[in-house]
Amino acid sequence: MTPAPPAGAPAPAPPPLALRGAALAYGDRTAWSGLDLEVARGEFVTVLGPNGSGKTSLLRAVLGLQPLTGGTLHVLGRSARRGSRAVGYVPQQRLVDPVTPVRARDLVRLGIDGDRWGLGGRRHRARVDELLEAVGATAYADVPLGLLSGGEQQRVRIAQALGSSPALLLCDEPLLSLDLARQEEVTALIDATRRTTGTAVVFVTHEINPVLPYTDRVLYLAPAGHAVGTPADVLTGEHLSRLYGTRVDVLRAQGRVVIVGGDEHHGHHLEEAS
Ligand SMILES: Nc1ncnc2c1ncn2[C@@H]1O[C@H](COP(=O)(O)OP(=O)(O)OP(=O)(O)O)[C@@H](O)[C@H]1O
Repeated sequence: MTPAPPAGAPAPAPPPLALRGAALAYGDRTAWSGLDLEVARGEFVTVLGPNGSGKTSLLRAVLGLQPLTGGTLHVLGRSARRGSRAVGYVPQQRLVDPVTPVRARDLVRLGIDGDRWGLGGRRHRARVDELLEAVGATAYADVPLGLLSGGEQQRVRIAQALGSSPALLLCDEPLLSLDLARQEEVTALIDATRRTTGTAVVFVTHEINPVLPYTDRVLYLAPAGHAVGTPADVLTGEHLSRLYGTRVDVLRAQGRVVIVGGDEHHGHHLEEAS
């Protein structure tokens, strides 16, 4: 048990994210239940699991878009609510229509202004420039988004998500359709951000390897339950076999993890041995 703080000491700040006994079901189909997870300031938590295990549902719950069916969920000590400035969100990689006139800097300004479109001023412009520079997007700040490459667009989305200086950054498979070099750039950027700003990161992915070097803890959602712990603790054959209810092997080679089995029963392989 944590000792009580001395009398008169300021109360410790509430964690960026706390789930206790959390459950989410759609009708009689339970995505997950009994979920306890507290994410600390600056922590990088990677969420893994096969298709349909409830990863996106978890992010939607944190964004206040999906009510829990049990337990509690708090962001900085407050109930999750839509449009919270404390939560930044990087969606799945989607290419923008090439004819869109929206420039990179317009999207980033939207991240700062929220829905107060168009409020400008010198301070805002300086902040937009600072964010674009932080993600290395200054060179294409005035280029329409649709003309940027997938990796460039994803950098701009990260700058947008960081616009409100969120305590918590949610990333939903932001690496999809990026090549290896761009995947590394994007993950290193998110890692650098959490180290400098203390933003906590919850990162949903099907591919553990690009984020393995940065991951403090893994939340593994699976058909027969879930597990939370360090990658070394959770990513073992014994542990995952229990979570899948079938034999799963975890192979480690050249710093990479390859998970074999489990998902064949759910339509695809977790990781292709490449
Ligand atoms: N609004 C909804 N109504 C009913 N069922 C839903 C709804 N949203 C999600 N589900 C179901 O809940 C389960 C979890 O879905 P979710 O999208 O959270 O999984 P996921 O782990 O993100 O999957 P993927 O890896 O395929 O993106 C799935 O079986 C899905 O069909």
